[in-house]
Amino acid sequence: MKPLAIFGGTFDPIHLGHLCVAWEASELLDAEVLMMPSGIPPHRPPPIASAEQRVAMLRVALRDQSRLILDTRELARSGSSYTVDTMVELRAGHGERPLVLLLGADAFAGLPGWQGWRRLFELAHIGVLSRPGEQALLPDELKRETHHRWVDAPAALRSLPSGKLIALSVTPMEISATRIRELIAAGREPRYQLPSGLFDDPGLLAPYRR
Ligand SMILES: Nc1ncnc2c1ncn2[C@@H]1O[C@H](COP(=O)(O)OP(=O)(O)OP(=O)(O)O)[C@@H](O)[C@H]1O
Ligand SMILES: O=C(O)c1ccc[n+]([C@@H]2O[C@H](COP(=O)([O-])O)[C@@H](O)[C@H]2O)c1
Repeated sequence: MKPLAIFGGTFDPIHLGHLCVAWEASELLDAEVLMMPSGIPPHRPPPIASAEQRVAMLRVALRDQSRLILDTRELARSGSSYTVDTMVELRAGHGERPLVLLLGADAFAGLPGWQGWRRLFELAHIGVLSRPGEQALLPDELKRETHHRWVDAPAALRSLPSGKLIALSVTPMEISATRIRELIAAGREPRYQLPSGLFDDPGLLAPYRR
């Protein structure tokens, strides 16, 4: 069965790194990807842009294609946007369909700090997207939980709803939202790190200007 992939993020703002790796994951897995902005992201300061502003940027970024789909369910929930709650909800709505939670390599290394992280493997597969930068060492408890789960080929995810782990080798994109926010606050215009449509409406990047 064709999997459904989920790519969550603060998306403060959505950038070409997110879009490029989500698109390539969609091709590698032959799956649509739900692009899911978190309402109140756990374990980090609140986003600079409001939920409405981040959604407005995502809508512009996701125009003209149909494989990456905006999903705003986490914005409708109160409290921290725990991924495990989202995956329980998605699992309930998708029967035995394979679900693949996409995480950048940095996010994957931090998985043991997440709410109910071991349960995620009962609910979905995990696809780890390569990301340039210093490679964080995987904590021992993550290695213990995952060493038997790795598979090499996307086809191996199709016959099971959850429980496997795959490394998705995507084009290295050395772009981060933190750096983009810094550049905009310094009066710069990081054109080729962001979807060009974000520059068409001066209001979209206004939250980051000083
Ligand atoms: N350039 C990239 N390559 C691969 N994965 C990425 C890249 N940028 C972000 N990600 C992944 O996208 C998800 C959402 O990331 P997030 O919205 O926090 O972006 P970010 O650029 O890391 O932002 P910030 O700098 O604000 O932390 C995470 O799983 C993260 O690892
Ligand atoms: O569920 C958790 O405990 C949890 C802890 C940290 C991050 N997440 C999710 O991981 C995704 C990427 O997070 P971030 O902070 O890198 O944007 C986003 O969807 C967050 O909601 C989830």
